[in-house]
Amino acid sequence: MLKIAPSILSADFANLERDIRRVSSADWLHVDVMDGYFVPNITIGVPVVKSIRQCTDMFLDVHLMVTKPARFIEDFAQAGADLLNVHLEADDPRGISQALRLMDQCKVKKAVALRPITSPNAVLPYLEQLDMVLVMTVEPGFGGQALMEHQLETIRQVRALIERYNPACRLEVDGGVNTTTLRRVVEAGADTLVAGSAVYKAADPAAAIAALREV
Ligand SMILES: O=C(CO)[C@H](O)[C@H](O)COP(=O)(O)O
Ligand SMILES: [Co+2]
Repeated sequence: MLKIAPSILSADFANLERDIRRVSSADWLHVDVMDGYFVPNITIGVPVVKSIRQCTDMFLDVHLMVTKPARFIEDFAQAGADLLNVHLEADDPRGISQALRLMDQCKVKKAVALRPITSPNAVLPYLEQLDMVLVMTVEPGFGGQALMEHQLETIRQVRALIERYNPACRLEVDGGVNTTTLRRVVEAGADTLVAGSAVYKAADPAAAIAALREV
C-alpha cells in the first residue's frame, strides 16, 4: 500500500494549522527537524511538534536531521511523534543503537535515514528491527531540489535488502518526488513517498495529493 507523506517544510509556518488541514487526505505528515549543524538549515523543534500533535490526528513521521539524535528521542516521542527517523551519519553505531533503543522504550516506530553518499549496506546492522528505511534523493537540508537520478539504484539495493532481511519494513523516499518522478521511484522499490513542494507549491494541495496517487 503506497503512502503519501506531505512535508510541511514547504508549508506556510505562519498558517501551519491551516496548511496541515489542507493535506488531511494524505496518509502521513512528514515533519523535517533540522539543527543547523547536521544540515546547513534550521527548521522546527519539539514545541512545534507538540503543537502540531494538538491540531491533527495524522500519523507524524518525524525526520530528525540532527547530530547525536539520541539526545532528543524521548522529547520528540513525548511531543507526539509516531515515527522517528535518525540519520546513520548523525552519530557512531553506538549512538544510533541507543537512539533505536530509546524509540522502543518510548513506543514509537523506528526508522533510519541515508544521505545520498551513504552505502545501502549501512542499514544492515539495524534492518531486522526497523519499521522503515528512508532513502534521501536530495542532499538533506532544503526542499524544492531535483531528485538525484542515481539514487534510484540505492532505492533498488535497499529494497533488495528489505526483501531479504525484513519484508515488513517500509521504504520511504524523500526529495524531489513529484508526478514526473514518482513512477520511477515506486518502480525502484519505494512504498512511502515524501512530497513537499509538489504538494504545497500547488494551488490546491489536496488535488496535488490525488494527482500523486493517480500516477
Ligand atoms: O527532508 C527534506 C529535506 O532535507 C524534505 O523532506 C524534502 O526535501 C521534501 O521536499 P521536496 O519534496 O520539495 O523535495
Ligand atoms: Co524529510
